[in-house]
Amino acid sequence: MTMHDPAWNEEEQRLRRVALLIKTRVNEVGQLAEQRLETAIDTNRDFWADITVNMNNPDEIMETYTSINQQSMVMVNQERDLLHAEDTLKQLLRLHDTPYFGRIDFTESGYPDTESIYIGTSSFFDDATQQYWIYDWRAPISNLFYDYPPGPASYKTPTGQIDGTVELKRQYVIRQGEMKAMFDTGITIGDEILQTMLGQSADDRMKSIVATIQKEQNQIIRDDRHQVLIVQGAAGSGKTSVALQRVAYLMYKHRNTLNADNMVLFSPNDLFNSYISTVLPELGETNMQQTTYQQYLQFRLGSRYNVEDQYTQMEYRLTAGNDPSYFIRQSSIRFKSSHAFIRIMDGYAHHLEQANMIFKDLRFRGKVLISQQQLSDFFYHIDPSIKLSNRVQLMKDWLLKELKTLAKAERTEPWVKEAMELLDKDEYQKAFSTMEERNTDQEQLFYDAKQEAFLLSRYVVNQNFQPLRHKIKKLKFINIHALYKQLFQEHSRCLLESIEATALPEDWDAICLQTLTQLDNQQLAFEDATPLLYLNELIEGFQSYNTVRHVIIDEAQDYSAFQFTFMKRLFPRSKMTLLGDMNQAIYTSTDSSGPVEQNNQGTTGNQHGYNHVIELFGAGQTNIIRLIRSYRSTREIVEFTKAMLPNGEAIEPFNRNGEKPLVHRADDLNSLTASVIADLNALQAEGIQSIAILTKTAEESFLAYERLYPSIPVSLITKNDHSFEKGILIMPAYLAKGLEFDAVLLWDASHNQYDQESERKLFYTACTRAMHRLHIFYTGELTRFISSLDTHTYKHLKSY
Ligand SMILES: Nc1ncnc2c1ncn2[C@@H]1O[C@H](COP(=O)(O)OP(=O)(O)OP(=O)(O)O)[C@@H](O)[C@H]1O
Repeated sequence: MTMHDPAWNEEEQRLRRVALLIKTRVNEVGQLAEQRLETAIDTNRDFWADITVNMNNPDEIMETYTSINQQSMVMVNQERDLLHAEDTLKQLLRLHDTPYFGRIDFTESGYPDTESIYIGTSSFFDDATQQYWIYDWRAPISNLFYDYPPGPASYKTPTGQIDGTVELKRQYVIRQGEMKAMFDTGITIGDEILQTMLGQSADDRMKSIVATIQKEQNQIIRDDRHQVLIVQGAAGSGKTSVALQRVAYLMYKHRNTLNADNMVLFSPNDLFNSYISTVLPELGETNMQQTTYQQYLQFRLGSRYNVEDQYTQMEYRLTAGNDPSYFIRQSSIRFKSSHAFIRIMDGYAHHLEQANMIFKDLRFRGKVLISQQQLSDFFYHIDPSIKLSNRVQLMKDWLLKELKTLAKAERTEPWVKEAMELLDKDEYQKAFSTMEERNTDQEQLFYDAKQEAFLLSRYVVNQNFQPLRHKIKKLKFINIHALYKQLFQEHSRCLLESIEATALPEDWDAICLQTLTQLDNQQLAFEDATPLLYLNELIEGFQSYNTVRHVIIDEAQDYSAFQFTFMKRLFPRSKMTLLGDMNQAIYTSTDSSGPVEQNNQGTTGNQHGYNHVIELFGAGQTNIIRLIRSYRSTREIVEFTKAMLPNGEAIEPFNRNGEKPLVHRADDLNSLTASVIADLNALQAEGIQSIAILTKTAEESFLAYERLYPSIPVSLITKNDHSFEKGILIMPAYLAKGLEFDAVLLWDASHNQYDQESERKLFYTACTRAMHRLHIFYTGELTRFISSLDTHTYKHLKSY
């Protein structure tokens, strides 16, 4: 629609009116915020002046206490009011800039009038006109905008369904309060605006998609019925974007019961966390809690073990070559990630209820106070019907009591006397005050030397027993390390083989040997971390986060059956949204082409790769939605990348054209380096700012960096980086998961680098990071993942 259209004029007038109303409100709320700030400062300053402190008798103390309490409450309320005013102000300022992005005209069945609904990032109601000038995009009626073309339509409200007709659907581009463009749209939300948005340059932060959410994406954002929502979506289909919009939607819909603290997002790494960190604040919402699975493992196991991360595991896999232990490790990873291994763990824990628990001697000053055998005897004398974790608690109580008796006996030991004599002035003072706290009868204290010696010996022993008490309270008398090791020892084989519906892999003996060697070196391989923690929880009781009501797992294809089982127990009261793409499952444990899940369980037809999740939560509780439209890359890049997938995936490119991917052969690494530099210069000269050079491994990234940085500014990104800026970045492909760049250059796509079937998904993931340009360099022979493609899907770049 052009400026000459009469509708343009009307819309501009309305926009000006809304802007004025918002401006007026901005002034009002601004003043209110200022007043509240002043009041809060005054209250803070006069805090003690408003309180009469009197401590003469219990009544006065109580009065003083109540007065302090009341004054503190006043301060808390004032601060809350101030924050509210400040938030409203920020929201209004955002609205002033872009008040709305969409409109629908809706006639409700049975009513003559048509109402124009303008949709923006938040609602705006004007008291004077008693009118909603803007509706929040998450309001029930706004659903019409995302779900229906002009014609019959309906939406659900808490009181029931409303039917009617959408007479008009319009989109706006408004920037800094100015109308830039306007389109009347049909079936989908206007291609024009989406084209413009997708044609823009990549940023170092993800953008909100609220104005152009597509119907199939809206379905995911608003699905609130299922316990588990699984989204299997093609690369670039908007899974992450949708996940964040969904968080904003759920926080709006359940604003009385759900807030940012009740929602947790698990993302692949810190780099990704920082990439998405601005989306929710842009929408006026607080960020949910963000973490990575690795961070959780580190939190639980980091003090005891050197816990391997998934990237180190990945690097090993990518660089192992023909290392014979590599195949054992592969098999080990697959098995330890599977359902079968969960059954093994459950069966093993059940067995421990009858026999083979391993404890640690409780030692003090080199002597055994309570031996493993005593611990074991006590444990197996507890009523066998009591479950493992409860028995452990009973044991703890018993041990704490025993320790008291042992401490008494210890007081007469010669070392205690020596320690008493060595107490320095400070310690003596401390001992005295500790005793004073316990002994209210002051006169009895230090009644005579004998009494003093008694009290001091008690103090000394108690102090020295403190670490033991702590150990018992933390259940450190159980030897989890040895218990996990025991699983892999020869004598356990029979037991494991007897566990129902479980077959050990053929190379189980080799897996055992490898695992035991690693554990003996205090190395905890990534694949062992979750099972060890699971065993720990089966024995000690599961630690769970009951206040978390919604867990969102991005890149869910990278989680194994074992990890999902663990997550379910970690968040027992939580709904889950899982977003993933099986074609990007680059870790062995989750590779759906892998045999373990299928062979061991006889599972077939697991085309979406989430059968284990459905089994875990139940089919009735689970909904799977597929997204097949890819928005990130140009049509040419999507056609090229989807042809790499073995099963001929149904992936549809969004209608945006660009250059075909370019493939360039260099004679050797020197000439490859020169070509990459020339290409980078050419891309930058075109104004392309966000460029990633993706390699297979971290070492290769480092080598590429060393070659490039003397000639052109480049930044090396490693797994330890937490954020990145726009520019030329070099990183291994697995770190670029979830990210996107204007241009992607693949450093070396030769047959030597990418040939194994297991590397196909990694290669696909790397190529699908490109929005506008994909340039592939190689030496020697080209990887078969490209050479097997139809040559029309890419172009050869002859020379630079
Ligand atoms: N409805 C939409 N409107 C505008 N842009 C969109 C829309 N949906 C997706 N996009 C854009 O497409 C790109 C890819 O989105 P996103 O990263 O969420 O996809 P993804 O499915 O998580 O990708 P991947 O699995 O490959 O990491 C982003 O730039 C996003 O802004």
